[in-house]
Amino acid sequence: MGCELAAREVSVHINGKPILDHISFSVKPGQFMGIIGPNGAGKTTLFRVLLGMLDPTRGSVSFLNDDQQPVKRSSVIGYVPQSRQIDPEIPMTAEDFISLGLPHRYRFWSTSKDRQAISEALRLTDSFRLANQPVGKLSGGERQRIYLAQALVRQPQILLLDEPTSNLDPGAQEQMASVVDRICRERNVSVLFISHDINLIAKYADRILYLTRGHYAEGPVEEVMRTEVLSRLYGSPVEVMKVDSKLRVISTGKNAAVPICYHGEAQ
Ligand SMILES: Nc1ncnc2c1ncn2[C@@H]1O[C@H](COP(=O)(O)OP(=O)(O)OP(=O)(O)O)[C@@H](O)[C@H]1O
Repeated sequence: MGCELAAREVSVHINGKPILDHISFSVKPGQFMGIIGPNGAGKTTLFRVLLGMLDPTRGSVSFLNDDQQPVKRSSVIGYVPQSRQIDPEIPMTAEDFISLGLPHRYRFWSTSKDRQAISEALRLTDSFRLANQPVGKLSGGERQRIYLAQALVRQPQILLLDEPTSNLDPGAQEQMASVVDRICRERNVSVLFISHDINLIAKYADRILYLTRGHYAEGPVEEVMRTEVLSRLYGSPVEVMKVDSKLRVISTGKNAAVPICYHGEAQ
């Protein structure tokens, strides 16, 4: 069982300004789509459309089951928002925090199904040892795994993650991405993962959606991450290079001094 997400010709204008321009792509069950692009490219805006928080100016988004029949968005999506702090003094364990993701309150009428869902979310995120710890005292990487677990208790078939690795050290970034990758493959979940780190994305994603100024390129990593494709997308000369087996995208035009995306290391 899985769910396909299909976006067709999605455009968004905010205050008359085009933010997304005729974007079409699909993510099939068990596929990992990396979404990348510079600040202000429209990545979060795209997520707001997919989540139903923002109506596209044009185009549509559909969620299709294995028989290609439309299903209700709210029954299939899990969402991990951009990293947020949690009050260090909040009197709540990580497990309580995860239970907030259930469709109803957990404490007073928890069923064995609820407990099973929480236990499975803890397992999938390698978080059993965190379950009874105060959630506000967790490290950034541990907190992100608990946010992911909270999204997983509803057993989503589509998982949207908005920069889940920002502010994490390279080891924690790698761990987060590999946990998401395992969920994607093991549970046949369709994953959309926003990141600024092209090399993290290149390692795990089957496909990339590269956004800039509302325009996009979409396809397998090796097809999108090419000099001709990105130069066309940016509308100026850009070079895609591999240095020590790491991808780097360098602007070689007039704005050569401006970094155009991150590579998992200081610019
Ligand atoms: N509610 C809004 N009102 C006005 N402008 C908006 C609104 N939401 C988004 N925008 C504009 O849309 C553009 C895209 O923003 P968005 O947050 O989607 O970019 P992003 O790719 O997620 O950026 P970042 O990598 O910095 O998170 C930006 O120029 C932003 O200022």
